[in-house]
Amino acid sequence: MSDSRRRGGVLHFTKMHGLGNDFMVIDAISQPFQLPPERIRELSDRHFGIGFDQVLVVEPPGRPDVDFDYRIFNADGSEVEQCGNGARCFARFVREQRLTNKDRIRVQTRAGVIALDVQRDGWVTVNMGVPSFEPGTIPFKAAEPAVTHTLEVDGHAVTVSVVSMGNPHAVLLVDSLETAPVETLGPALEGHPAFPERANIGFLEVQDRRHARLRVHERGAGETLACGSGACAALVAGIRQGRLDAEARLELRGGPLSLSWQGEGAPVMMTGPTARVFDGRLSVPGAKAGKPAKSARGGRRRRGSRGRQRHAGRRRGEQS
Ligand SMILES: N[C@H](CCC[C@H](N)C(=O)O)C(=O)O
Repeated sequence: MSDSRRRGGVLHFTKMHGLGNDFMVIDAISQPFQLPPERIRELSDRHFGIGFDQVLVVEPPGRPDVDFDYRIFNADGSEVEQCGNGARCFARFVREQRLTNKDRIRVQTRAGVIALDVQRDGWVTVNMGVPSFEPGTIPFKAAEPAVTHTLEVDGHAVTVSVVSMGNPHAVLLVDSLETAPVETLGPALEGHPAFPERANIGFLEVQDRRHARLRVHERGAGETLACGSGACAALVAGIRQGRLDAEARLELRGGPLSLSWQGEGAPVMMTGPTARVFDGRLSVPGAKAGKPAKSARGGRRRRGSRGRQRHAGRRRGEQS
């Protein structure tokens, strides 16, 4: 390990993206990592900082049956449970950094374990785990699960499908992405009181049973060019509403993803590209070695915390 890495003071990172959903990727195995939430917010700025939708952190495995821990921070500094486009970039990064030579990489996120299958030319297939519709898991304030729920937003009734892919999603079916009220309804639903931990909001335009278009207003990042977990949630919502088949191609603003879901209890499979843009060095004055900073949501949960337990049982069937 180079001397500069020992001295601290410099944080090496790699800028990557999955269909334009872009990331600051950090190897926290080979170097100390500590970025407090307010520093993440500063660095996510596309004019005064590096510019990214999320920070992805590679950590040593916290349990014997996974290869790495995978931590995710939104641009607003909040730590979250899942990032599908990020999972593909994570797989490419750990291979290219020679942190593993496996073709199938298992990682532990806050939501549970997911499997990443490295394909050729930078493409990766991710087993995104089993979706949940249980209000308590999402979390979503409702008496019981349903295919759709109706929420009141500024005096209007809005019909949504609510899905957890480890992180919370609401999906609306719209006639046209061009006229969908993403800029207004996205933030209004993200912060709706029915979502105690906020939510990612997908706007789905079905073209036929195997093709759809999607825009996503992401929790903690705003509208992004693509959202992998959002695409999984949208496929599941479209299937449950009888509008999509088990396999579909979803076109996001940044490009297409291929997805499949065989129904209740099955995992969602997602395949898509990755891109590595540049490697960077960030001076970190007074950097201290040690574990990542406490997240904006009150610090790191201990392993096996309520959050993971909340998801762990649900996702037990996710591995192929
Ligand atoms: N904004 C999301 C995390 C990133 C998800 C997205 N970038 C993806 O590809 O799944 C959340 O707060 O749950």
